[in-house]
Amino acid sequence: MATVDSSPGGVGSPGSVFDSAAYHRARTVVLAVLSVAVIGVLLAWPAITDYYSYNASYYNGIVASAAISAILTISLNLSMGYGGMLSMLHSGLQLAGGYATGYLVVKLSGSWLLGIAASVAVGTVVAMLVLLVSLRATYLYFGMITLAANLIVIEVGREWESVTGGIVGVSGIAPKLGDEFMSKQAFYYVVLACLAVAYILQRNLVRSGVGRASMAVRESSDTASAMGISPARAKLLLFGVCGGTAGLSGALYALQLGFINPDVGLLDNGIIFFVGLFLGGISTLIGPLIGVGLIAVLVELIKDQARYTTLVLGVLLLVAMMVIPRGVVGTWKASRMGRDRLAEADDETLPDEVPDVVPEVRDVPDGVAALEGSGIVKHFGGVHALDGVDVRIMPGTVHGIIGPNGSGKSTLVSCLTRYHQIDAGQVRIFGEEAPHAAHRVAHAGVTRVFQVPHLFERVSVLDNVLTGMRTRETYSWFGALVRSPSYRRQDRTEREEARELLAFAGLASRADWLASSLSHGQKRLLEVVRAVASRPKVLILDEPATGLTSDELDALGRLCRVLRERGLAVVLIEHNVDFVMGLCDELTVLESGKVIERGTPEKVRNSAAVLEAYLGRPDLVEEAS
Ligand SMILES: Nc1ncnc2c1ncn2[C@@H]1O[C@H](COP(=O)(O)OP(=O)(O)OP(=O)(O)O)[C@@H](O)[C@H]1O
Repeated sequence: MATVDSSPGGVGSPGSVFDSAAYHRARTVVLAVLSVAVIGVLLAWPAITDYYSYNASYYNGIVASAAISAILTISLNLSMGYGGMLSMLHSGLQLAGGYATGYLVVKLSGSWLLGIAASVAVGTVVAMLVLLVSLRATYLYFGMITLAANLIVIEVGREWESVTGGIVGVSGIAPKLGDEFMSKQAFYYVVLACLAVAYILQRNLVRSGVGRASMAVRESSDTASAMGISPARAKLLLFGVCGGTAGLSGALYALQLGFINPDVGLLDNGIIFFVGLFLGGISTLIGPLIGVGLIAVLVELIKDQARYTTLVLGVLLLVAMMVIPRGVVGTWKASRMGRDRLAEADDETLPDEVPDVVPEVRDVPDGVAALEGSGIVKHFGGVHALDGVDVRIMPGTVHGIIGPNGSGKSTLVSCLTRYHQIDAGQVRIFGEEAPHAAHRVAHAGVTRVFQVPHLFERVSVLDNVLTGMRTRETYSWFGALVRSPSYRRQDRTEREEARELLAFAGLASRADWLASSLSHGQKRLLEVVRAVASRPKVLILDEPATGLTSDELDALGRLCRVLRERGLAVVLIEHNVDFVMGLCDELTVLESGKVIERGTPEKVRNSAAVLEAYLGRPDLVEEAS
């Protein structure tokens, strides 16, 4: 049995400075007690205010307003925090949702429930339309497009008088139960129920493969594509959910105040949600609720000096950004990670048994290449990066692609996996023409690990591996939202498999860490594990050995051998000649975009053309001779 020092930076374990299990238990109990207490107070709030105050409906209204704001902030969190999409459209989406309810309840005399459904639908459609026209926009440009869309929604509200009531807006939007108007108290519970639904949907989405796909796209569209995730689809879905949630908050806003007018959509009114999100903690589940809650308390405390509210909120945001840039919850989570790291930095023993989770490729037609490129030409302006390259990679082999710097190795891989459009030539996967989009190539069984580490740094090690399983997930986005039985079954199996894979690579005790906290070598290994998790038939590793310690190199070599035994084709682009020669069955050698040699390591070692190409790299010449 081999061991791998899995402490960060390869430093030995500092040992446990406190009882980690007891700490975890205590933390769970404290959080559970706190949650129950908060939920209890919220449920009993109308009774409490009724008992202690003559102005109960005012205090109920404050909490209901905060809950409506929290729903909108959850939507903003999904888009900006988990999706990495800067949305300036949220107050516009709230306005659109409010109009839908206003129109249905007042003009069509429909029920408030129908109004809410219409608002969710309108918010979803508007958000999806905006996303469709901005699919290729990067972060800032996306922000500008959503800003423009927000202005358009407001303007449509002002001009489309027959539906929106123009500048005056729609008033008299009151929820009814039967023939009676709903009491403020009953409406309070409706809002609370909606907040619970929004929170649970957010949590379910973020913890599912659907949410992981969005977070993967946030971190890197290229890597997400290598996992078989369509960036366009992932963004569309997430922004659609954001739109629906914002529409819901618009409906509740209109029902609570009884009116809706274009001012609701003004960006000034939307700023408070940004403050709440950053104060509570962006990309955290509970952050939006904490942030909005803190603001509600603050606004109430300074209500006698209401004219300073904007100033106070501005200063609060500034101070929060300087002192706790991750927000209250983000800062707490970061400190928690630090404690976990201290407690769990152990050397790991690699299991001898190969887990069943490591995929096996069966029923492969004899003599057909797993991945084949013929006559591949790729020019970048005047640079002939590839000039008629042929490469055949057979299943059940490790195939090395070597060559001096700039010889075209990474370009070849990008052409084979459709990250680059080729100028001429053909790419086939098991004899069939390769699909033309990178994520479809991954679906066809070819995945890659990039030369520069492309981990999803802001999520856990385990979540990285789970993201690699996206192509295998068969549950729908709706199944994920409501945690259907089939979703839960798959989720459980995936988590077990992911932990087994991590154990096989010596990373089991790091499963719950943020990926960013791993050492360089561990990150490289994790990338390979994540790629293996997608059960590929062809795995392409671009310089995976760079910066690995000898133990980590052994772990990587072991993994490659196991994959070969299980019938996969492993493609290795490497400068570490010892590693390549010891592992590969076959090699293709590139020089200036052309193949100068191919064959067994023995043949390549003795090739005059290879020796010639490597002149100027005496270390490699010596190795090859
Ligand atoms: N996106 C690009 N735009 C312009 N030129 C490029 C681009 N990508 C690669 N090239 C050029 O194509 C040639 C081959 O580059 P490539 O990165 O494929 O080589 P490599 O063999 O992988 O090198 P290394 O071992 O240093 O990673 C180089 O001359 C490089 O400058």
